[in-house]
Amino acid sequence: MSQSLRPRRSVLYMPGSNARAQEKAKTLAADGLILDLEDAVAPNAKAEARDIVCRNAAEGGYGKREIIIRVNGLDTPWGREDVIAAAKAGPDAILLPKVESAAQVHELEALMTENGAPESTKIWCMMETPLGILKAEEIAASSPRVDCFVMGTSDLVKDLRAHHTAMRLPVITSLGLCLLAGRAYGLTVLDGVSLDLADEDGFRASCVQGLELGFDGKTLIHPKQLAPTNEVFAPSEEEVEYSRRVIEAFEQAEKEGKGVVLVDGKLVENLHVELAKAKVALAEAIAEMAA
Ligand SMILES: CC(C)(COP(=O)(O)OP(=O)(O)OC[C@H]1O[C@@H](n2cnc3c(N)ncnc32)[C@H](O)[C@@H]1OP(=O)(O)O)[C@@H](O)C(=O)NCCC(=O)NCCSC(=O)C[C@H](O)C(=O)O
Ligand SMILES: [Mg+2]
Repeated sequence: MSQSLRPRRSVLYMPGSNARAQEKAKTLAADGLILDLEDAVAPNAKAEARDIVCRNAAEGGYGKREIIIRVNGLDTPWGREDVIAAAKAGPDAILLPKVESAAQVHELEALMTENGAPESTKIWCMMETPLGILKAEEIAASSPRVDCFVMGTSDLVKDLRAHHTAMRLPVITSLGLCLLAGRAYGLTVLDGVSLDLADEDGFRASCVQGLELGFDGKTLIHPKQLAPTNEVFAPSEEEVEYSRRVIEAFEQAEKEGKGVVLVDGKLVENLHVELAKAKVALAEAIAEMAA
């Protein structure tokens, strides 16, 4: 679980050129929204998309949902102008695609600062190229503004010359390396998108796999993916109830001078209490989000 107390179970991409989707997003049960200026926008629509996205981010109206602007890479014809406009709009985060070094993060950060991005605007990094994955630790450690890794499994599968398979064995090493680096530096780590909108069982299975691997949430491409994702990445009522009992039992044990206790026949130590507290905190943050 990330150190962030903001629920990031479901983070939905939408093309920056699609004003209708950005309006609809104000009513959707997404924890975060990625307003995309990169791959979902055709070159001839980039400038208009930038205007739409930055106007929407500045105006708000998205409630407690986090707003993230995905800019084009700084080595493209659009990247710098995207960052300058996004910095002024002040979203919760700017998402940089295809990050491969700390130097790229520093370049983005300098441009954000020069253009008045508030301290609260974080940097999110797309992890989606072989070099980027190999540099995951360097990127995670590059700046306190870096707050989240987002797996870009479509680009990664392409670059690895791998195949999209149900249980994602071809990308498992890459997912694991980013999780290791993200966890080591206290970042949120979000799983990549599932492209097959027709396969509901397969989608749910990939959410469960992502949760079991340790991801905080998943990036999505369509509103129909929100409900199963929110459900899988939220602690269940039973988990929350058990977690509360773990916390209580351990507090009681400590008062009695003991460092371990049995709850429902299972050994509970301090590390289990930490996990239990994180689950309860996440459940409370989710409830607060829905209020
Ligand atoms: C995939 C889509 C093009 C399908 O769109 P559409 O045909 O409009 O779908 P529906 O008719 O089923 O839509 C029903 C209503 O939902 C709204 N809608 C659809 N998608 C979204 C969305 N993403 N966000 C918000 N709202 C959405 C429609 O407007 C309909 O509303 P209404 O008019 O009221 O009925 C489309 O879903 C889409 O464009 N998805 C996002 C694609 C995208 O952003 N791709 C880029 C990011 S993925 C990526 O790049 C990952 C990474 O970099 C990597 O390498 O892995
Ligand atoms: Mg990509």
